[in-house]
Amino acid sequence: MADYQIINPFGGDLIEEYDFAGREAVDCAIDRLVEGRAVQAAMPAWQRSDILMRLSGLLREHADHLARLITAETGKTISDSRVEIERACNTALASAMEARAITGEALDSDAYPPQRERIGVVLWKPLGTVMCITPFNFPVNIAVHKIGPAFAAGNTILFKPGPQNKRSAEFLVDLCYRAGMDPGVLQMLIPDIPATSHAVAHPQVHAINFTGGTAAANAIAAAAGYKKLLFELGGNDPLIVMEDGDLEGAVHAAINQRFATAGQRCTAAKRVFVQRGVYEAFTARLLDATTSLKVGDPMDEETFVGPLIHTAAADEVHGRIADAVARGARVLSGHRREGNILWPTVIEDVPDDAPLVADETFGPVIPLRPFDTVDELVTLANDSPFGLQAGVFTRDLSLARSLFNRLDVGLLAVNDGPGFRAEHFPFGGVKESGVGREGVRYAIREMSFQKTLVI
Ligand SMILES: NC(=O)C1=CN([C@@H]2O[C@H](COP(=O)(O)OP(=O)(O)OC[C@H]3O[C@@H](n4cnc5c(N)ncnc54)[C@H](O)[C@@H]3O)[C@@H](O)[C@H]2O)C=CC1
Ligand SMILES: O=C(O)CS(=O)(=O)O
Repeated sequence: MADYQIINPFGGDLIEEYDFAGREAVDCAIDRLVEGRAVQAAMPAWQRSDILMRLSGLLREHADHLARLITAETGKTISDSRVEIERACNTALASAMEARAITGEALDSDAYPPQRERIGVVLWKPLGTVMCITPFNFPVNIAVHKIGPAFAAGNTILFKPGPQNKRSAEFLVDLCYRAGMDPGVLQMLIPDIPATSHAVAHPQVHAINFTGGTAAANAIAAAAGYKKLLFELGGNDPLIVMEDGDLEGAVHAAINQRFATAGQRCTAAKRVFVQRGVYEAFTARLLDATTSLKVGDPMDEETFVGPLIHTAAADEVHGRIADAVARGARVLSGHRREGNILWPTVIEDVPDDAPLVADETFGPVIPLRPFDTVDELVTLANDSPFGLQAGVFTRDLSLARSLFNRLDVGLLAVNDGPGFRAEHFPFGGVKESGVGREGVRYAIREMSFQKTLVI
């Protein structure tokens, strides 16, 4: 039996089975990437930019095929997969634009005595070889968020997709080659865990650009030792509805940022805090919107909620809802399962220490939590090991600024949900949500170092 079987999460059919790459394959790929540094060193920025621009065009040209690959391997609805590819086109375009704009700075030494009539010219230079490790949930756009900036910065890239995503990853890499990336500059492998750790620890790998969960991040950090780590990890992101907030907008954000992608986003609205004065009105509107969502076949253009990635994931989320109910919570809608499909669920009275809300729950479930005062809200929202993004619906800008200062997150979206994402905005969290920032310009800097010439 092969090492890994790609199973369609909806139909359960076998898509492909394959053996993981071993240490020898890892060493061979890294040797090619060491040689490929000469290709990058000889390539001017405008050529890298043109290649990334061509990649954006090729992603758009093959959007339908890529979307279908994503849906078949992850169960993400075809409409969500199409949105992902549109975003990936923009991520590649932003990488192309930024590739031409990697500017440094010039410094004059006369800022402090003794004057020395010297000028410092500070430039950004590539780290060398970057290993990019990606999760299952946005297999193309998150990969382009790593490959694009790493390439723009002048690095060579070892790309390690999730084992589920072999086909979409292979197609993406083929588009990168067709756009003009040299195989000595980009190599893709899916090693087993020991061989992955071998790659992470390899002295010719200068940085690990990882998106995924805490457990994997801890293993990578242990194996990597002394090298640059860029970690985009989990979240338990709050969506906050104030009494003066736009309830329709808040419902729209809750639906689209918790039930879309079957809730499998690190920035999903995993906890919904509603000020008591509008709790009933908001809940009524949310339930109306939830019960009208189409659930089922992810290949159906009308489906809004498809299956989770695999049976274990569905077991975990379904089990956490049952646990919350056993602790006294009340299901207002959903809590129904067929195979890997969980119906969108709205639940209230969940104890604050229940795993459903205390841990990151990767599924289509909205736990509602009323609150009275802002101080109570801040305490509740910050009571998490994670700190990725937050969203607040309010018309009070002074309150928004206060929450921006008091919430332990990397981004606060006002009159939007925590799932707000713009490809060129800085992205990343605090606490256990990660280290460093993605977002194209910021990722370029994370995968570069500043080199100073004094003349
Ligand atoms: N902050 C962000 O941008 C995002 C964070 N995530 C987080 O990722 C998790 C869900 O995605 P999954 O793919 O299930 O995450 P995961 O952590 O299981 O896997 C992510 C990647 O790491 C690899 N991996 C797993 N164990 C490893 C190890 N010991 N050493 C090296 N690589 C290893 C996997 O093969 C995969 O390529 C959730 O925790 C979610 O919050 C997911 C998407 C975006
Ligand atoms: O929207 C995205 O960029 C994916 S995630 O929200 O970071 O999981």
